[in-house]
Amino acid sequence: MSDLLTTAEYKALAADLDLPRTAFIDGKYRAGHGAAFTTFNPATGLPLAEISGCDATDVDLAVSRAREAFDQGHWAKRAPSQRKEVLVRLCKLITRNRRELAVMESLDSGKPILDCETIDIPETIETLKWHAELIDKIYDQMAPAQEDAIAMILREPIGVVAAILPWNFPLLMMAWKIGPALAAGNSVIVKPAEQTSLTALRLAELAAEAGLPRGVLQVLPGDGPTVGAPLGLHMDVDMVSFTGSTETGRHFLRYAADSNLKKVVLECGGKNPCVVFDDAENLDAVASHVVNAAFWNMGENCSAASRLIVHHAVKEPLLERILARLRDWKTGDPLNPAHHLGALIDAEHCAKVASYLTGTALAGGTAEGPFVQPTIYEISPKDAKAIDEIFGPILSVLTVASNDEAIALANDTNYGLAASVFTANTRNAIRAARDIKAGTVTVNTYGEGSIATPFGGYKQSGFGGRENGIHAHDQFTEIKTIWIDLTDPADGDNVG
Ligand SMILES: NC(=O)C1=CN([C@@H]2O[C@H](COP(=O)(O)OP(=O)(O)OC[C@H]3O[C@@H](n4cnc5c(N)ncnc54)[C@H](O)[C@@H]3O)[C@@H](O)[C@H]2O)C=CC1
Ligand code: BAL
Repeated sequence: MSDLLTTAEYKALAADLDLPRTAFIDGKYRAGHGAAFTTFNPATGLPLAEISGCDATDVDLAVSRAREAFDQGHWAKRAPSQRKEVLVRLCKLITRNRRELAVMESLDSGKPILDCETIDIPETIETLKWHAELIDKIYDQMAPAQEDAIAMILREPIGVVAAILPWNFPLLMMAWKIGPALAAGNSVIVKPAEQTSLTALRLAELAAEAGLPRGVLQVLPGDGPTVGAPLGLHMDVDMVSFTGSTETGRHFLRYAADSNLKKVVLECGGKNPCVVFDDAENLDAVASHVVNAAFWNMGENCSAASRLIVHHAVKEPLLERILARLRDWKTGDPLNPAHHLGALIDAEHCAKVASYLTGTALAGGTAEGPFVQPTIYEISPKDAKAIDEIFGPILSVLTVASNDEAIALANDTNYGLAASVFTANTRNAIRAARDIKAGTVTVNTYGEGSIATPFGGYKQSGFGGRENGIHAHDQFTEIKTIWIDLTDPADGDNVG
């Protein structure tokens, strides 16, 4: 985006923000029954707002309002084109308020304003718009059947959906979930991560302004055990869509087993590889992709490529270029649009990331408060840095002697979310893309695909479905078969 402001202008906007402080239930802001909690600015450590937290009472209220809204059909049974209209209006409102949302997101999460302005907010709008535009263009199906029957296969909204959000892309992950869920006609209850409730609350308010009926989108701030668990265990929640750690994802599977067998879709962690073969071309471009893959969003990204698996033939020239490229990636005040890295989310997470800053770094290796320099280590595959999901700006370089060894190492992990392969040889590229066990494999680039491509993980990176694209629509709908007998009663019954 060419119209970025100056740091001083962003700070002036930040000082003027009107921050939401209560839950959004049944079409309006209202205080929750849980303990109030403080949301902090990760960059300064100072309180941003005191938020009235929710508890199981609020979960019960929100679920009953969501169910009522669903059953009344003011949203679920509206023509798809009418749902589209409301969601497109919401996109316009987000666009109108994009700067406020970008600053709020940066303040609450520590993300660089540069990313909020150029990635998070535009992609939030794109996601909501894509699903809005999809919903009046998809068709149900007919199955092959004998001449005297018609077999219809319909998609129906699931009902009441709980969306459990992480703190690393608060607004964008909300859009990944509510976009397809609302477009399909569901009622959605969002539980933002306790570190980052602000933009989710504001988005719910904008959705009401756009014309979304009461109870169709509600937001319950609070922590995992107090709000997430009652949602996961609720007998009248039909589905949970979760993004976060694999450990917490397991809880949601248990909650479902212990309650109503609600559908659970999990998007969890990753320890993603960038694999560079000996025939990779244009090492300047490769270096640029590797830096972006490892350090975008401070590495607080489930698809961050935290393992560079490189053939020894190209290692030295590639590392030289990576280190040179890294000089442009400045760390510091998230509201300074020249900074590519902002602050890590909170003190607990900083301590976890800092505990991996050991040994001799090729770059970085230091942390100052919440600001961790982009760091590179050359290590062995057995080092914890090469195994654990650190979720910070730390890249492990692993050297291999063959392309086969590179693929074996890429797969030597419990995770399987994303991977990138760099090679000039088409056959090698396709073989590698097939052999790597990951939900998304990019060739000669790094990325998560687009809004049109499914995103999710193999192994312990995911469970139950995919986000984005038409596959996200599948996630939030049930399949129904309707079988209609067409035999003429005059010809006798059709039994047997
Ligand atoms: N895949 C991803 O995008 C993310 C991965 N992570 C990973 O998880 C690690 C820990 O971060 P956390 O914030 O603790 O993630 P988390 O997985 O604990 O939190 C994600 C969401 O689950 C909720 N939650 C937590 N415990 C819960 C419980 N017992 N019952 C119900 N809901 C619960 C949280 O309130 C939050 O809304 C990070 O260091 C990173 O490795 C964290 C955030 C996003
Ligand atoms: N990068 C989008 C998904 C996530 O980090 O949770």
